[in-house]
Amino acid sequence: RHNYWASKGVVSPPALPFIGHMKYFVIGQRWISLNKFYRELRNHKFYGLYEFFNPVLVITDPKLLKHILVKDFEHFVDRRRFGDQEGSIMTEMLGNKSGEEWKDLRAVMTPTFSSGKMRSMFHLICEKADNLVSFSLKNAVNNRPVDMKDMFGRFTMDTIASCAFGIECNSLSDSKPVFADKAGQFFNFHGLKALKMTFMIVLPKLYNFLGFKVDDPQIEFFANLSKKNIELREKGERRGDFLDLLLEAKASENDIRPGKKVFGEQTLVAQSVLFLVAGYDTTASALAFSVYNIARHPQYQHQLRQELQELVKEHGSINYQGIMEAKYLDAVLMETLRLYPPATVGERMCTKQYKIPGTDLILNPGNLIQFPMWSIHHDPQYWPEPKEFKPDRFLPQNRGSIISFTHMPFGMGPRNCIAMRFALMEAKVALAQLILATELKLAPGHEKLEFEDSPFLMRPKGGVMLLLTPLKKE
Ligand code: HEM
Repeated sequence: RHNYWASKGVVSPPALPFIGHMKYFVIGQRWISLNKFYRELRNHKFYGLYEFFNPVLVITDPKLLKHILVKDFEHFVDRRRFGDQEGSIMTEMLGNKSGEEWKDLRAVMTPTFSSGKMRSMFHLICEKADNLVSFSLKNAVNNRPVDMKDMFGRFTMDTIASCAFGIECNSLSDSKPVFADKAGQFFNFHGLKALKMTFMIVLPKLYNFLGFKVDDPQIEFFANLSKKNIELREKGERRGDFLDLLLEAKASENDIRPGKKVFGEQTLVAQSVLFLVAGYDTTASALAFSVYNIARHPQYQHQLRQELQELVKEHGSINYQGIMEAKYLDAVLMETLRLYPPATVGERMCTKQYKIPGTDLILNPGNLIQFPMWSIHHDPQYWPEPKEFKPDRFLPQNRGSIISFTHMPFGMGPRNCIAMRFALMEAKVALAQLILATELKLAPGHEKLEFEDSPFLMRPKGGVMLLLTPLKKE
């Protein structure tokens, strides 16, 4: 039954009996295993793989990706659906919705992430970034190495708790708040849990048939917390955060999608939980990778600090406009996300029959498409010296030579990361405050960056250990 691709004339690497190419899903770092195929089949615009007997088409050609992700998006609206269990929080999350339901919810939620709305949340993030700097420096006394992945995890946790749940989590302290503890348990994707999640994603029907629950106990904890805070907001409390904005979205659903009931009983709660699930670890890893790069390259660290000091001189402090104007800060983050995209593989599902342009290959509804972002980001034909950290590639004067659809850390097209603006603002504020306050150096013995084995997210293994030296305020 591994003849599907051969019968369509699509090249496919040898598959193992029964499991197909699943070995690469379960063992090691999936992006490295997938890169082996990418390199071997570099003359092909796409190739076929199998998850057990389920065919997956891997698209590597940027021009073709532009068709699939943008021009012909109507044929590829969905991702694979998992966690689809009646009454579950997971089912109600935007990332898991399909077809018209997804379109309606995305349309109603999109204004929540406008630049105006981001500006209104800026002060909440600045507060958390100040705590990040103080707590990191407190941990760095006596030249003690500090695990910056841990620090950024606490920062993104506090930010999301504040912005999406309306609570003060205070994980940037020596205590271990319940919220942080539950999130820690939820994000522990190792051993049996990783296997269970892979099972849920790859064989969702069997998973449900065997009676496994899709909502972890931690998800239920977050959902209950969110429900309580929504009740308070409905009584009139306001903080200018996502909860307020989602309530506004709910109130205006009829203006944006006339005659449609987009928000059900659990929709709002589910999006708060989704923001935690999608935004906590991705942003913390992106930040940890960024400081690793900056610490490793003192010349770039110096250049970045100079840019930020000039912005402070001009604007009086780190404000929204300054952060948005900081070109070098943006370049550092973009180059980090090229080298280490937290989400390494993207996915779409064919929803309407589609003929791949320039070929006779017909895709049918239900066929899965994947785009190997990590491999494309490391391809020397698009990125000379792909392993090198060179932020200048992303400076305005050099951006023109970047080929479209070869840099996609937030995905692409109408189904890209809805929170990209928020994530970038959050990461930029944290980096800016840190660079202005401390000199960063790699801790001796921690010069090499390693990665956790993972089928899902790219995360630094053993953290990112740095030495922090406080800088005198000018
Ligand atoms: C550096 C941080 C982040 C990275 C690298 C990242 C990356 C991604 C990627 C690659 C996707 C899939 C896009 C596609 O299929 O084309 C995605 C989707 C999504 N992300 Fe993010 N993300 C980040 C932070 C966040 C944050 C902070 C939130 C929430 C506050 C968030 C919420 C979402 C949601 C809701 C979706 C699903 C969108 C949909 O299906 O319509 N992400 N993200």
